[in-house]
Amino acid sequence: MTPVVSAHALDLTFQTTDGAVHALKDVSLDIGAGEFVSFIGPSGCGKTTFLRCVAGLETPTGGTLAVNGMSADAARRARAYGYVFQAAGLYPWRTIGGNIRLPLEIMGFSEDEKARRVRETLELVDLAGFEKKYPWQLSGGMQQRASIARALSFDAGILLMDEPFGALDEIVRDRLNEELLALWARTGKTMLFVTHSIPEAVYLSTKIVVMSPRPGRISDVIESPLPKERPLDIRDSREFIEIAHRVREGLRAGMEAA
Ligand SMILES: Nc1ncnc2c1ncn2[C@@H]1O[C@H](COP(=O)(O)OP(=O)(O)OP(=O)(O)O)[C@@H](O)[C@H]1O
Repeated sequence: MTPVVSAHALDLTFQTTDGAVHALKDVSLDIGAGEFVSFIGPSGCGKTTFLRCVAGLETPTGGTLAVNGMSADAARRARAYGYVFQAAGLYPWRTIGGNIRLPLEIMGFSEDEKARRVRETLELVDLAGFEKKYPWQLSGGMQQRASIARALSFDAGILLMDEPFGALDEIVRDRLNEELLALWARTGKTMLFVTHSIPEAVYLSTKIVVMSPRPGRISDVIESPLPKERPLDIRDSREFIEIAHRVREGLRAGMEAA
């Protein structure tokens, strides 16, 4: 089966006034349909840059990249992905429903279709009944769920998530992690998820990509042996702790090599 994302020897150097920044070096990675892939690594190792390449928002300076079997730019134009950022980024003057409707308006969906999709995605993220509220009337966790609903509303197969829960407290984050796994199981989307948290990466992923900085590259790719069904207390299991340990080792090795 063609991978959803296929990167081969990807390189990206930014030219800045302070000189060249080698943000990605020799990044090769295949991501299959329905995988949940986390990217973890210290600040500046190129996690966001890689996501932006997949999104067709940055142009690599070397290597090849295919998304859904086409160029990242063509995939972007075909609306292959939804993008969720660290800050929920909801428009304060629009209701929650209005925010979710925005991409659907841009894409020219019919009134009925817009209403149906807003209703369905709100249900999917457990926000039914909040359509008419404004972002400020929701907690941080709920705002982030609304932002996920917006990214899901046009039913793209890929969800790119850049530290979506980074700004939330641990209890809220735990709950959203559980909900995200349930949502992933229900929708079968391919997830690319950036995080700084080892437990979050291990809990969520089928594959963990450990990155290291200067230049940004992959130092380890871990295929998770954990079952798809993951109660939160799986974090106390031996397998979980072993994977977390391997991630930590990968991060350390990457820092030492830099
Ligand atoms: N548009 C740009 N122009 C110049 N340099 C850039 C640009 N975007 C990113 N960089 C640099 O590329 C490197 C990788 O940045 P990137 O944001 O991808 O890292 P990151 O791993 O996502 O970091 P963080 O965890 O802090 O978000 C950094 O050194 C950054 O300063």
